[in-house]
Amino acid sequence: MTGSATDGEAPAVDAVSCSGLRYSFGETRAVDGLDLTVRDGECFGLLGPNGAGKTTAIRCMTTLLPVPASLVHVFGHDAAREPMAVRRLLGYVPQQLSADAGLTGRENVALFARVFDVPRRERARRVGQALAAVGLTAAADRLAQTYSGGMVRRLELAQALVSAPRLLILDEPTIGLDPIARTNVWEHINAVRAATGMTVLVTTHYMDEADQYCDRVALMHRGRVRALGTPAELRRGLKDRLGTDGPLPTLEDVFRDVAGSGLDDQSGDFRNVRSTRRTASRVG
Ligand SMILES: Nc1ncnc2c1ncn2[C@@H]1O[C@H](COP(=O)(O)OP(=O)(O)OP(=O)(O)O)[C@@H](O)[C@H]1O
Repeated sequence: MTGSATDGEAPAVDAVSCSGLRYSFGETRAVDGLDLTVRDGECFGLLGPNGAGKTTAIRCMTTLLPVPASLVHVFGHDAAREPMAVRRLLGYVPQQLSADAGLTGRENVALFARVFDVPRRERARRVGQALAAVGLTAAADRLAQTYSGGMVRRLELAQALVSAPRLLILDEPTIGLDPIARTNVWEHINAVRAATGMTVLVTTHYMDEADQYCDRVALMHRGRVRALGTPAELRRGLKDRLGTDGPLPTLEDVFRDVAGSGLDDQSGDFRNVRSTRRTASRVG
């Protein structure tokens, strides 16, 4: 864990800190020595090709996958030693569908409020606030099965927000959405950030979103970070390295430069493709 201390001030605690994180599924090393710090209050993008290890890394941070002690900290709490403290601090929107189509929007969010132990007397207010924060007040009492893909994604956002997390982790929050719905999801995320100072960690395959909305990004490839910085720094760095005149390269150019031959048949597998398509089709 790192933090910059100035005279008389307590050192800032990072939202997430991973050092030398490894995780394997049998023979497959999904995360291979990941060093990563997400600062308190920033919007941090974790990018990388299919199979790079992004979801696995996130699942380690959320305590959904077990990790050895001292490798992952969330606001200073060790994910292995203090999993409950870590869980209380974060909201997680996974790639997979987490809303129940047979419940109304309000009932879905209320369910999460109960699971996250929001005090009973505050629940109705907090559920209403979370729905309002994502623009679903008018649709709150309709069944989720009547929602569009963008509304489902915003409902899942409300579910994660109802516990007022200090850290919101979003795994491909806009996958399969049309451009207007994508912008809309981001506007709601940013409004909550502005109001609360919440930290956001997001994975996305949309480089334009990372460029526009993330303060810093890490490009992951084959289980570890290959490039890290603000989108502007990474783009400038590539331009300087290539020594070319002309416009600044895009973040997509940086991505291709880092992943390079990694965007090959080794990258991802049938399981990745299937899960990505499923996610895209259910929100589409
Ligand atoms: N439950 C699992 N069982 C076996 N292998 C897995 C499992 N989950 C992930 N893997 C493997 O671990 C590696 C990293 O996968 P992971 O899902 O973390 O990548 P990712 O960067 O999130 O990919 P995507 O962008 O497609 O979501 C891949 O080779 C994947 O096949």
